[in-house]
Amino acid sequence: MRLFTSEAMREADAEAVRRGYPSLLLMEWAGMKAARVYRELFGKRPAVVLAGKGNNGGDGLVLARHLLLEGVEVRVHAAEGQTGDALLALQALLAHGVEVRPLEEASFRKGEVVVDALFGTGLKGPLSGVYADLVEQVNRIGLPVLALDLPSGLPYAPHVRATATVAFAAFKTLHFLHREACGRLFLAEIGLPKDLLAQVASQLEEGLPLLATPEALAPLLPPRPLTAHKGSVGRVGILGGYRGEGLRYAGAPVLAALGAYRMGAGLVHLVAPEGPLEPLEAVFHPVPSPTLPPLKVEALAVGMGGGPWGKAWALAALEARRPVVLDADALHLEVALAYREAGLPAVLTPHAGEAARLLGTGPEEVAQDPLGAARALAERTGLVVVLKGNPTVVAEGGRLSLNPTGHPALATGGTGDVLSGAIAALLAAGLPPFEAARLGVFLHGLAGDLLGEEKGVGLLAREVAEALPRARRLLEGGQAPWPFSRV
Ligand SMILES: NC(=O)C1=CN([C@@H]2O[C@H](COP(=O)(O)OP(=O)(O)OC[C@H]3O[C@@H](n4cnc5c(N)ncnc54)[C@H](O)[C@@H]3O)[C@@H](O)[C@H]2O)[C@@H](O)CC1
Ligand SMILES: [K+]
Repeated sequence: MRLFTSEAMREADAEAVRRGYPSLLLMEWAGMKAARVYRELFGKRPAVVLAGKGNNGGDGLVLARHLLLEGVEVRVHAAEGQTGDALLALQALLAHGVEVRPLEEASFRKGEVVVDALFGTGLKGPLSGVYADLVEQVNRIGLPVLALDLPSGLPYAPHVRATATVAFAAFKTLHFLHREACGRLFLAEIGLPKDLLAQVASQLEEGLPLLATPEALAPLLPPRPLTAHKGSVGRVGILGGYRGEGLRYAGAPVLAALGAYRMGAGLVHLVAPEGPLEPLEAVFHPVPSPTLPPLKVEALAVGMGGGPWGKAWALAALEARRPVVLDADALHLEVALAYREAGLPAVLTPHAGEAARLLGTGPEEVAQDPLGAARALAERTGLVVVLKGNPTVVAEGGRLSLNPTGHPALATGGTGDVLSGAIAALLAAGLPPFEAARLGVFLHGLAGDLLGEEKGVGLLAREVAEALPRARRLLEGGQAPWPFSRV
C-alpha cells in the first residue's frame, strides 16, 4: 500500500476533477463516512464540531449534517470565509436550521465528543493565534476527539492529539509518522474512480513510501517444505563481542543468535571472544580477536557488542562474501562503502544516533525527518537501511517503507541485536535485502506488540526473540492485525 503526501493527494483530487468527477461528491462521502465512524465509536454522544474554512472544515460540516439526521445533538463552531464546496456544505447545514457559531466562541461540555475539522492536507506552517489556542484547549480538556483526515496542526506543534482519525481516500505518510497523534486509524473510501490513486501513485512512484501491510509481507515468508533440514533453510554466522579494556556487551551476539534461530535459521554459528553463559543451540567458535573462521553460512550479522572491534569484525566478515546485516559497532561509513565496492548485499540497522553519525548530522534532524534520513543514507551507501525508531523506516535507493508494528515496550537493551539476527536469518533463507529487512522489522515489531499487550513494559530482549515464531504464525495464518480499519 502506498502512503500519499499532501501534494500527491491534491494531485489525485485534481485528476478526479479533470476527469469530470464532481468534487462535492468526494466531500459528501468523506463527511458521511466520518459520521459513520463517529457513530461506531461514540454512539449518540453529543458532538461539538470545529470546522476550518477549507475543505477539511467542509468535511466537518457535512459530518454535522449527517449526525444531526441520525438524531445526534450537534454544536458547530466554524471559521469564516468558506468558498467552493465548503460553502455549499455550510449552506446545506444552515438549511437544516443549525446555528453555526464563530470558532472564537468555542466551548466544551462534559460528555461531548470533539470533531476536529480545522485543517487537513492544506495546512501550511505551524498553527498560531486562535487556532493554536483552540488546539491546546482541546488537548487539555480531555474529551474524546475524532480527527477528520489528519489531526489538525500536523506535522508541527501544537497539533491535535486525537482518539481516532479517519483518513480520506488514502493514508498520508503523516499518519504513520505521527501514530501517537492519530489514535485509532480508519481509512475511508470516498468514491474516487477506482484506478485513480494507482495512476497518481505510479506517476510519482519514486516519492511515495510503502506501508508494510500483512497482505504485502505474508507472501515473502520463506517456505518450510517437509523435506527441510538444518542445512537447507538458511545458516547464519554471528560475528561480534569484544574482549579488552572498557565495557563488554557479551550478551549482544548471543541475543542476535537467538533472533536468528527464532526467525527460522537452520543453524547459527556464533563467532565471539567469549562463550554464552548458558547452553545455547549455536555452534560456538571462540576467537581471540576479530577474525573469520571457515564457516558454512548463507548470511551474517556483524557488530553486536563489538565495541572497539566493530570495524575489524565488519572487515573480517567481508571475506565471507555473503549477504550481511551490519549493526551497532560495525556501522561506519568506510565499512558500508567497502561492502558497496565489493558488490555485497548488506543491511545497515542504525538507530537515530548512529544514522546521524553516518550522515554527519544531529539525531534531532534524523528524528524530525526519518524518511529523508533513511533515503539519504541508502543513497549514500548504496545499501539497504533500516532506520530504527517509531516508525522504523526501511530504505533502498529511492524506495521507502514504513513499518506499522512495534510497541514502546521494545525500548529496552538487546532488542536491536535480536532484530539483526532475525533479518540475517531471512537473508540466509534467500530473501533479497529490502524484503528481508521489511519482513524482519514487521515480525519483530509484531512480537513486541503481542508481548507489550500481554505483559506491559519490562520485557527482556530474549522474550522478544521467543515471541517471533508466534508473530510469524499469525502472519502465515492471515491473522496479523492490520494497523487500521476500513470504512
Ligand atoms: N481527495 C481529496 O483530497 C479530498 C479532500 N478533502 C478534504 O480536503 C482537505 C484539504 O482541503 P484544503 O486544501 O482546502 O485544505 P485545509 O482544509 O486543510 O486547509 C486550508 C485552509 O487553511 C488555511 N491555512 C493553511 N495553513 C494555515 C495556517 N498555518 N494557519 C492558518 N490557516 C492556514 C488555508 O489558507 C486554507 O484556507 C483534506 O484534508 C480533506 O479533509 C475532502 O473534502 C474530500 C476529498
Ligand atoms: K482535521
